[in-house]
Amino acid sequence: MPPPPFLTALLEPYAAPPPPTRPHVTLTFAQSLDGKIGGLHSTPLPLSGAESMQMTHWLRTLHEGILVGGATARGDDPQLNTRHLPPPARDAPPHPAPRPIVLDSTLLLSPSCKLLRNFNAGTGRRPWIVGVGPPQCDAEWEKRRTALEGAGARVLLLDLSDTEREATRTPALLALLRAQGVRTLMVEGGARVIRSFLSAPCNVDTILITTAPVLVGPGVDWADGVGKLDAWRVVETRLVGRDSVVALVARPEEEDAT
Ligand SMILES: NC(=O)C1=CN([C@@H]2O[C@H](COP(=O)(O)OP(=O)(O)OC[C@H]3O[C@@H](n4cnc5c(N)ncnc54)[C@H](O)[C@@H]3O)[C@@H](O)[C@H]2O)C=CC1
Ligand SMILES: Nc1nc(O)c(N)c(N[C@@H]2O[C@H](COP(=O)(O)O)[C@@H](O)[C@H]2O)n1
Repeated sequence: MPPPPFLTALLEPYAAPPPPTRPHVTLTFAQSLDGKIGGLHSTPLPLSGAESMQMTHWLRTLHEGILVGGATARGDDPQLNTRHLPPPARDAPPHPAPRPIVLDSTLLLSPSCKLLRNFNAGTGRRPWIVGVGPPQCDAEWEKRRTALEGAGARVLLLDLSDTEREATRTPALLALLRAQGVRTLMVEGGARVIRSFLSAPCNVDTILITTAPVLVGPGVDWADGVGKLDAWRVVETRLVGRDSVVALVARPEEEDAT
C-alpha cells in the first residue's frame, strides 16, 4: 500500500535537490478547534483520529528526518516511527523510517527515553540530539552529554550564544542538518519550535495542519505570539476520517498578500 496520492503530489517538489543551506521542510501538527496542540503544562494531547494519525505516519515515510523540540521529547516520550501503517506487502521493503532529531539545548532528555530504547532494541534509527554550544556547556551539561552518547544518541552542537533568540537559530539549525545530509525534514512541534520555524517563510516549504473536531480550553496554543502568517496560501483541504487536513505553501513572491 503506497502513501495517499495527495501527500506524494504535495511533496512532489521535494524530488528536486534542496537548496545547499537547508533541507526541504514540512511543518505539520494536529490542533483542536480552538488551536491547542497540547494540554495544560505541556501535557500530551491525543487529537488526531485513527485515519489522520495514519496519514501522519505516511508523511513520516516521505521524509529523511523528523524533528521535535526538547519539551515535546521529554513530555510526550515519542517514538516518531511508522508503527500505525499497515505492514508492507510480502517481499516489499520495510516502510522508510525518518531519523529522529530532538532540539534540546539543555540536553535534559532521558537516556532511557523510547527513542533510545527503540534504537538499542534495533527497532528505531539512532536519534540525533541538537544542543546549543557555549556558554551552556558546564560540567553537568557534559555529564548529560556523555550519558546520552553512552545510551546511543548522536549529539550535534549548534555553536551559538545563549542569548540568540530561537527564531534566529532556525537557519543555522537547518544549515547544520543539511550539512549532515538531511534532504527532507518533517517538523512536528511543539509550540516553540513551530513559532521559531514560522518566524520566516523561507524556513518552511509546506505546512500541513490537522484539525480535530474537539475543543480543549486552556492548553498549549501554537499561534500565541507567532508573527505575521500572510505569506501562506491554502493548496489542499480535505476530510481525513473525522479530522480536517489543510495544506499550505508559501505564496509566490510576486503575489500580493493583502
Ligand atoms: N499536537 C501536535 O501535533 C503536537 C503537540 N506537541 C505538544 O507541544 C507541547 C510542547 O511544546 P513547547 O512547550 O512549546 O516545547 P517544544 O517542544 O517546542 O520545545 C522547546 C525546546 O526546543 C528548543 N528550540 C525551539 N526552537 C528552536 C530552534 N529554532 N533552534 C534550536 N532549538 C530550538 C528550545 O530551546 C526548547 O528547548 C507539548 O504539549 C506537546 O505534546 C508537540 C508536537 C506536536
Ligand atoms: N499528528 C499528531 N496528532 C496528535 O494528536 C498528536 N498528539 C501528535 N503529536 C506528535 O506526535 C508525537 C508522538 O509520536 P509517536 O506516536 O510517539 O510516534 C508527539 O511527540 C508529537 O510530536 N501528532
